[in-house]
Amino acid sequence: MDRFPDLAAVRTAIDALDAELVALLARREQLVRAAARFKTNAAAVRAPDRVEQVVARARSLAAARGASPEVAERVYRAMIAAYVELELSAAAVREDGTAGSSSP
Ligand SMILES: C=C(O[C@@H]1C=C(C(=O)O)C=C[C@H]1O)C(=O)O
Repeated sequence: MDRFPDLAAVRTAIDALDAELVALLARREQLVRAAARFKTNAAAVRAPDRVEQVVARARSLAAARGASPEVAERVYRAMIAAYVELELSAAAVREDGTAGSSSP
């Protein structure tokens, strides 16, 4: 990382990378919304076994890239928690397990 002459240059690179990252988040959100359409209750939305599988994979992929598995895990857990909230509000799913309209 000696290619950066100063902090401003590093931040310019971070901003460029964030644009890519948010584009990927937009694609991931579409997939999460697609998954939500197959779910009829809150337990299926939360899918704790799947969460552990996704987190374990993220840790492993991070390690393979020389990145911190701990950071990857924390980012993934925060991201998935946000997507679960999105699914619960977007899907016709209520916390009590009953199906319902997404409008109040
Ligand atoms: C997208 C799903 O639903 C939720 C969101 C997940 C995710 O963002 O990866 C994983 C499991 C669920 O908590 C799914 O079940 O695959």
